[in-house]
Amino acid sequence: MSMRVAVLGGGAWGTALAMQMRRAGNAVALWARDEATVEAIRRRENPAYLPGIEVDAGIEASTDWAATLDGAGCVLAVIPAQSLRGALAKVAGSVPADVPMVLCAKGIEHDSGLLLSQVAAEFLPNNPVAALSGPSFAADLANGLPTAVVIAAREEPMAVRLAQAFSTERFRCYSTGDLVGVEIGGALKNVFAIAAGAVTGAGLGASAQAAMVTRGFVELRRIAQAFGAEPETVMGLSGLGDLLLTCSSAQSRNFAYGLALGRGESLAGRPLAEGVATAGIAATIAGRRGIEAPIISAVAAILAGSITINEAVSALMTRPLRAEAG
Ligand SMILES: NC(=O)C1=CN([C@@H]2O[C@H](COP(=O)(O)OP(=O)(O)OC[C@H]3O[C@@H](n4cnc5c(N)ncnc54)[C@H](O)[C@@H]3O)[C@@H](O)[C@H]2O)C=CC1
Ligand SMILES: O=C(CO)COP(=O)(O)O
Repeated sequence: MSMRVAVLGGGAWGTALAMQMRRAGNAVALWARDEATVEAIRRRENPAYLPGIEVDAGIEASTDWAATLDGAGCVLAVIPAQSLRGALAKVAGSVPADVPMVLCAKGIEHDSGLLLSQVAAEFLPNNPVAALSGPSFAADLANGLPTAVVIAAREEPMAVRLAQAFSTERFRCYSTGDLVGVEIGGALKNVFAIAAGAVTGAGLGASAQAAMVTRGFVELRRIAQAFGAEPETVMGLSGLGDLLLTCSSAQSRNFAYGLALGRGESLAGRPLAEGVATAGIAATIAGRRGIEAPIISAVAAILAGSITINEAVSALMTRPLRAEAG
């Protein structure tokens, strides 16, 4: 089944996904807010976000969102989590009725604590909402390296249809009905990737890093469970899978942010690291719901400047001893 796919966002992930949508045989229109990105994509490059990568032919790039959305069979929202609300407020009136909105950003809205599907539902109450997430660096996808993701929609047959429409032999899409589980996995892994980078940057060693990621996964599981997510989702591509990827590679912007933090380097002007905005609100959500999440709280406190990495490590290591399970 091929269709016209509208991609909102001309950054690294929006461009890579637009390329993939073409490779899967779909017609693709991409909206970017700035003319420079549109012109670059027309020249088949995106040096600001995907340097050195040739963009596939046939992507119709424009700064006119109404033209991009006209006749779309589905829309991919690939705008950073904290900017999604502002973008949807502008474009929602042009999104065709009943067309699925596939959320591709990874984060929790900082000011409201809402998942991105809840933000989308405010603007598009009559459009089905889906989420695409999993271990997949934009440059890997754009370079044609094999990647696997999961597509979630409450109406599972919709997720199955989207997975069929987006997949190729180099991009394998699984499907699930567990929208919340997929969203939480994608959002929280960024917080742990910052922590993993900080542990590495501060020279705390590989053992500490493995312990931190494992205990971080426990926190992810607790929060996901409190939101009603299925355990299998947390064990899947958007939970464990993305945690493994981004907690172990400096190619991750969140890991690289943590690395700079741990080394005491300047954090100004760095690329997007979604975990920075998500850490604080995730800590607040955990606190409100009475969920034990000491690593998330430590990351939030370090980012807020209220404790140092060494203080956070001491506090984590001297918590009362407890059974591992639970
Ligand atoms: N880059 C990657 O490897 C992956 C990124 N993601 C997720 O995709 C989302 C987007 O990330 P990237 O594309 O990598 O970021 P990016 O920093 O490369 O690009 C962000 C794009 O969004 C645009 N933008 C920002 N605010 C906007 C607004 N208010 N209205 C319209 N456009 C706006 C920027 O101009 C830019 O084109 C993030 O949530 C990220 O976690 C998910 C998987 C992989
Ligand atoms: O989500 C990603 C890979 O799955 C990209 O991670 P970063 O945003 O940390 O680069």
